[in-house]
Formats: sequence, structure tokens, C-alpha cells
Amino acid sequence: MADVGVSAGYARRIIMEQYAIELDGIAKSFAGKQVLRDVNLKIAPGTIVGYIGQNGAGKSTTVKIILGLLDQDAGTVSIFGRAVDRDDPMYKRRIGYVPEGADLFEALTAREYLQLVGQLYGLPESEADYKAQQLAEIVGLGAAFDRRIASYSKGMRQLVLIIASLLHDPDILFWDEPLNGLDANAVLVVEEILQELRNRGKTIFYSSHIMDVVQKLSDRIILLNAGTVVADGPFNQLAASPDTSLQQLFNEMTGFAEHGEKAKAFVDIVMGGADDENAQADAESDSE
Ligand SMILES: Nc1ncnc2c1ncn2[C@@H]1O[C@H](COP(=O)(O)OP(=O)(O)OP(=O)(O)O)[C@@H](O)[C@H]1O
Repeated sequence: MADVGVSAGYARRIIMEQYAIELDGIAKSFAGKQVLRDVNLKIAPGTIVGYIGQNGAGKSTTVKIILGLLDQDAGTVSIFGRAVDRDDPMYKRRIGYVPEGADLFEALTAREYLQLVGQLYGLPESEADYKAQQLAEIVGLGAAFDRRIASYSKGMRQLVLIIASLLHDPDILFWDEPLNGLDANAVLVVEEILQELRNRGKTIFYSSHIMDVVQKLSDRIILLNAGTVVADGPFNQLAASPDTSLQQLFNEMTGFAEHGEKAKAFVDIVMGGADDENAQADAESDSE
């Protein structure tokens, strides 16, 4: 029976790790304005979660609270069954983050930047360097690896951020608009990487405004509207019919149906009061 302790410990670990991310009653206000209200989520490991919502819905605020970058006003956050502790190195090592439009150190080369990031995550310099270079070569950054980031295009910078988020082999990834600036081929590679990571048990919390990609990639979609979760589930369970797109669902759930009218009013103003001219022309033809 010598192995009973090991088995019990293992079983306990499995139970503790039942959820990669758990939010319980999260609330947050800024200057009296409530941005998140009673957000409750339980996310199993090995899931791609598409976290969507209109501008200002509270997506980044949620992610910053999970990452320990912001304090919530109420509620608890647990990562693999442990309450968030920003001083706990285990916690940091299990998480990778691609922030939207992050500033990179322009004066550094990709090699120098990624070595630095790797070391911050506790990797030995030589290991960080070797791993970063291999990853860079696969995504087509090999030739530019020793060039300063200042000379990089938007898509190349995005690839550097993606590599930086993965160097330490985290278990949970927070990716905010990860496909920003990538060309069509790079998009395909990154989408495949995402699915491969999920297939190997990683949990991906994916925020994007590109609805067809979220629909295609996500195992579970969470729609936040004005700080409240208004839809949560696999897309095929949320959609009213097989013909419904996530874009339609999004418009419906966020109460937005006037995109056509808004576009027309906008272009009318761009073109110098076309409506006024049309109204005048109509009035003239009526009086004839
Ligand atoms: N540090 C802050 N101080 C004051 N208000 C803030 C702060 N951070 C966010 N907010 C406000 O909280 C609300 C939610 O912002 P958040 O960035 O979480 O939205 P989001 O869903 O990520 O939007 P987007 O899709 O535009 O990135 C917005 O009204 C924003 O102005």
C-alpha cells in the first residue's frame, strides 16, 4: 500500500485542478461606474474560450483582474484551484499573456527581447535563446531575428508577442486580438497553433472582435454585455439555428440592429449633407 499516498495526492491534484480558471462573483467599478457585475465563470483545462463583447463591455478589465494586474471590488479568482497571488511564482509561470497592441522594446532585437522575457520567466538564457530562435524560424522571423524590433512590421511584432507568451510553456494563455496585423498565411499558422495547444491540454482565453474567427476556433463562447455575462456555451448551443452566425447572435444579444442606418447617416455627413439635398430635391419634385 506504499503508493496509496501518491495516488491520493494525485487524485487531490486532479480535483484541485478541475478548473483552470474560476471566477466567483467578480465586480469592479471605476470612479463609481460599474464595469463588471457578478461575473461567474468556471473554465475547464483544454478549452478555447472566445471572450467577446462590445467596446467597453469589460473584457480587458476581467483579464487584468485574473492576471492580478487590477484588484476586483468583490469576488474571488482562482487559477487551478488556488486563489490568485501575484507574488506566487507558480502563478506567473502558468500564465502567458498577449496584450493588445503592447509596446515592445524598439531598441532590442527579437533575440534580445525574447531572451529577456524568457529569463523573467525563469528560463536559463541559453534555453530561452535556443527555444526563441527555433520558434521564430518556424513562423518566418528567422532572418529578422537579430534585427532591431524598431524595423519590424506590425505582423512581425505580433509574432514576437505570441512567442514571448509561450516561451515558458504556460498552461493558460490570455490572447487579446492575437491575429492583429498578421498576413493570411500567418493567421492560418497561429490558428493551428492555438488548436494544437488546446489539443495538448492548454486553456486559451481568447478576446477578439473578429466574429467569424471566434466562431470557428472557440469551444465555448462567453458574451459580456455592459459587465454582465449574457451568453455562455458552445456556439452551436447558443445559435438559434444552423444558419445563425456569431455576428448575428452578437448583434441580437447586444441589442444592436441599426448598423445600416448608422453607416448611411455617416456617409451622408461625409458627402456634405446628402440627406438635406435629397430632401430638397424631393420637395422640388413634389411642387412640380
Ligand atoms: N483604469 C481605468 N480607469 C477608469 N475607467 C476604466 C479603466 N479601465 C477601464 N475603464 C472603463 O471600464 C470599461 C470597460 O473597459 P474594458 O477595457 O474592460 O473594455 P473592453 O471590453 O476590453 O473594451 P475593448 O473591446 O474596447 O477593448 C470602459 O468603460 C472603460 O472606459
